[in-house]
Amino acid sequence: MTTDALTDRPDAEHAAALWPAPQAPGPLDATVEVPGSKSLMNRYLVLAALADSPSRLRGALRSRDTLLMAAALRALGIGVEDAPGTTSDWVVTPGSLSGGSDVDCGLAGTVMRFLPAVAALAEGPVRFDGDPHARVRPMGPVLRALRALEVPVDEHGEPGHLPFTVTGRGRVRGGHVDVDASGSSQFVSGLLLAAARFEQGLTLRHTGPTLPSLPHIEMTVDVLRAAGVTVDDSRPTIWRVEPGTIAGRDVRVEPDLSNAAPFLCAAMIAGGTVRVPGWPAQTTQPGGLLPGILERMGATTRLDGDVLAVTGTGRIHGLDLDLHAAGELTPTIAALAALADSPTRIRGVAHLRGHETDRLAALSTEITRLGGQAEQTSDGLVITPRPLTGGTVRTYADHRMATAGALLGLAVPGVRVEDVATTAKTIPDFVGLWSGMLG
Ligand SMILES: O=C(O)C1=C[C@@H](OP(=O)(O)O)[C@@H](O)[C@H](O)C1
Ligand SMILES: C=C(OP(=O)(O)O)C(=O)O
Repeated sequence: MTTDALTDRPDAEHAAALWPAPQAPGPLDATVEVPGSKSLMNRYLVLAALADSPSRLRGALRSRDTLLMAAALRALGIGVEDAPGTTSDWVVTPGSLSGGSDVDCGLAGTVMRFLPAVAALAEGPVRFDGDPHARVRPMGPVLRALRALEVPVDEHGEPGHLPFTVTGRGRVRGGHVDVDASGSSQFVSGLLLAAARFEQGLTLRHTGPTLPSLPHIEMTVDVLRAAGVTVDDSRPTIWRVEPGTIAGRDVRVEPDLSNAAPFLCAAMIAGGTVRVPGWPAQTTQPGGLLPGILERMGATTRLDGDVLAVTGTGRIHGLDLDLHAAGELTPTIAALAALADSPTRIRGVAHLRGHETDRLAALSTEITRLGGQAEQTSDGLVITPRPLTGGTVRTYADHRMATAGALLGLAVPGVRVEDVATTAKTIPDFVGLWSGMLG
């Protein structure tokens, strides 16, 4: 498999480029094939690397985050290749994990939070680093947990952040560990994913005041169980993973429902209908909450077989919404809220300050720049709709700021989105899919 330009660090030229976001030509009537879920993909890749036999991932997502995960696993000695004759399926061949390598995390939370525990199982040092924006994302709870499990960790910069080195000894004893995951659910997921390979497994207790993105932890538990691992999640905020083998699997990756969100929301702004095929009947993706949220904001939604259709009128209603379970939907919902007919309050997402950028600050600044009103609260945003005017939407290396800018541009003439290429983090060819939808 070739690692292509998608894994490159963003350069200044990228960052400065401005994309004129197209206005909606009228009501939409489109079907959009949304690529695979980055959250499922990167979990499947990690489990396949730790499994006892090869795995096949069907409908693999080829985006910056998944290519970085593949490259990192290869550096650790794992085979990750296109299946013969296709680029849509990947084959992962597990092997013994070797150290002496560097992991480029890019800006991927799933790479920087999931792989340190895998590196702990390798023989030798593994150095982790990433983009400039990645160096400010919180890592402390993962590093403290590894140290508590007697895995040596050396920090090379600001404590609790990239860059750092994990020195694996080929084995981790495991046992019990306390983790404050109020900053990110990924602190829990990263440890649970590797825990079946620890000699004593792992009992992990979350100690913080809040726990974001519970569906993503349920997704971790779900994929572990599907690979034959015994997990007890019967006590809230305590997880027990029994030691044992992880089975190789043949799986199809669900479409990324959080990346479906901007397309579905486009129908609410432009009017008309947007359909997304492959919508799972049941899912642990937080995007599964979308139909309910969009209905509350004025959409009509219908699931016909596996096709989700969202129909809008151009009229959007504000609402009071706790998004702690689905924080990654915030930029999309905030863009809708800025175009609504009444105010919106988004709560429960203080942890978004540690995402690709401080998303609460970024959304407030950029909506305000276009003439809107969006105030930060301690754990969210209050957005009061006002007539917007065109201008540049800055994206701060954040793919979801770019897709939020595209949504605003549907309704507001003259919106230019900075660095739309940042969408490649989780979705290849966003611009192509967006113009295809607009017809
Ligand atoms: O485990 C995962 O795949 C993710 C968990 C969530 O992280 P946080 O809990 O840090 O919000 C989510 O926002 C992120 O996009 C993906
Ligand atoms: C928070 C996100 O990503 P990451 O996996 O890098 O945390 C996101 O995709 O919205």
